[in-house]
Amino acid sequence: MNQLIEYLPKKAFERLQVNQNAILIDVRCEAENKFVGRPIECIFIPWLDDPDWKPNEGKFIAAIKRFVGNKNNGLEREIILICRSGYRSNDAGKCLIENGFTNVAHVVSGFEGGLDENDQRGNLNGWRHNGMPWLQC
Ligand SMILES: O=S(=O)([O-])[S-]
Repeated sequence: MNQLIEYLPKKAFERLQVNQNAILIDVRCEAENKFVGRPIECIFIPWLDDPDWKPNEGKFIAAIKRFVGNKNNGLEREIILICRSGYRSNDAGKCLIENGFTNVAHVVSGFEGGLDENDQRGNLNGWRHNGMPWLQC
């Protein structure tokens, strides 16, 4: 079985430049995507969200397949997942691989990065901290 690939933000961004067919999927909830900010040109498909906050694997896979297509070449498309700090994207990535996707990576430090000694994110690592392009509304 394929393995989930781990990228630091810079490497993930490089992959998106090199492979124009690769897609970056933000798996955070809608509020994070809207109000915290998001990487440019990402697709938003939450792994879990309001109101139940439980992963719905069937719904998640179906949403991804709507973007990449149901055929074999869709399953082979390069997919990079990002969440807040790498836990949800890890779970979502494993789910994709278990469902036949063959080229799946996730951003290990996520969009906001890990908690620092003051229990704050954004100071250690992550997409935003590492200077990758992002937007906020
Ligand atoms: O998005 S998360 O890794 O902080 S659960």
